[in-house]
Amino acid sequence: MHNGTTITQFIIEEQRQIAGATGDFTSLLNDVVTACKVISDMVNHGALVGVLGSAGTENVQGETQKKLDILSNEVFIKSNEWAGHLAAMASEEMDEIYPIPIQYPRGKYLLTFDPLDGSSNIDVNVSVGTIFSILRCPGGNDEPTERDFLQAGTQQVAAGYALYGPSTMMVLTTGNGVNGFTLDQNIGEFILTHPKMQIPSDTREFAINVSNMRFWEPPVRRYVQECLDGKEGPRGEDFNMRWIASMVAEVHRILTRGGIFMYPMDSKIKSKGQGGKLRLLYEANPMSFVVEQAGGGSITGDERILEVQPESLHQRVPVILGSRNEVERILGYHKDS
Ligand SMILES: O=P(O)(O)OC[C@H]1O[C@](O)(COP(=O)(O)O)[C@@H](O)[C@@H]1O
Ligand SMILES: [Mg+2]
Ligand SMILES: [Mg+2]
Repeated sequence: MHNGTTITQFIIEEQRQIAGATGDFTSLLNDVVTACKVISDMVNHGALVGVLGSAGTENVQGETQKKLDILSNEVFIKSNEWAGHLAAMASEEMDEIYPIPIQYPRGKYLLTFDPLDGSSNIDVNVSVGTIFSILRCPGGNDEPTERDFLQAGTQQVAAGYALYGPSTMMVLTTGNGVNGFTLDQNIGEFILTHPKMQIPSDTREFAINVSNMRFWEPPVRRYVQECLDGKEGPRGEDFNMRWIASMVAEVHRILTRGGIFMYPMDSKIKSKGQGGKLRLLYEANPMSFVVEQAGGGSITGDERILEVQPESLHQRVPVILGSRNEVERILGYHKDS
C-alpha cells in the first residue's frame, strides 16, 4: 500500500489557497479524472471488449472516426454534463458546441477536449491520450454560444492530459506549475508521482513527421537540416529523432526528458486551406499551457500559441513546442526569413 497524495487531495489542497473558491472547480476536475479512468479502462481492454477499429463515420474535420474516438467522446459528455459546474462543452469529435441539457443545472465553466488523441495508434497498441482545457464562460451560462469558447489560451483556468501508456498518467496545470499523477489500477486512484515537472531548456532530440519535408517552409527546413548535419554541421552536435504520432505521448516525453515537437505549417496544409494540422482549442492551447507552465516554449512559428485569438471552434494552427532554447532558436529562424 502506498501513502501518496491522491489527485483529489492535491486539487482540494490547491483550491484551499484560493479565496472564494466554491468547490465547483474541484468537482469539475474530479469528473474529468473519472472520465479519463473510464477511457483508460476501455483502451486497456481493447479488442477484448470490441472497441478497436473504425466507426465508419467522419468528424467535422473530414477525418475517419475510430470507435474509441466516439466512445471516449460519449464518456466525457456523460461524466461532465450532470453536476452543474459547466455551461457547455466542445470537442474535436462534435461539429457544434454542446450546451448542458436543460434537465441539468448549468455552471460557469467551459470544457474543451480531444477525447482520444493519436487515434491512428489505437489499433497498433501504441500510446494514446486525452487532452482537455477549462475556461470560464464569459457570456453567462443561460445561452452559451460558440463565441464564448473563442478565448486566447492565456485565459485557460486549467489544462492537462491523460496518457494511456505502459501506465496511465494524468498531467495537470492550474497555472501554478505542472504535476503528474500515475493511476494505481488496484485502488482506482491517481497518485502524485511527478511533482513540479520541468522541461530541460536544452535538448538534442527532435520530433517531426519527416515525410512532409518537401512541403516545409524555409525556417523549419533549416532547423531540421542543421540537426541532421550533426557534429559536422553548424550545431556541432548529433541529434536524435522520435515520431510517435500521438501528440500526448510526444509532449509527455518532452516533459520528462526535454525535446522539441513540431507540426509546422507546410504547403500541403496550405493547399487544403487549413491553418495547421493540430486543433487550437483541443490540442495546441492545452498543451501550450502545460508546456509553458513546465518552463518550455510553444509557438506557431513566429508567435506564441497562447496569444492566438481563436476565430472558430475547430481552427487549426502550426505547433512548435518544447525545450525553451530550441523553441527560441526556431522563433529566431522565422523572424530572419
Ligand atoms: O499522421 P501524422 O502526420 O503522423 O500526424 C500525427 C499527429 O496527428 C494527431 O494524431 C492528431 O490527433 P487525433 O488523433 O486526435 O486526430 C497528433 O496527436 C499527432 O501528433
Ligand atoms: Mg488529437
Ligand atoms: Mg482525437
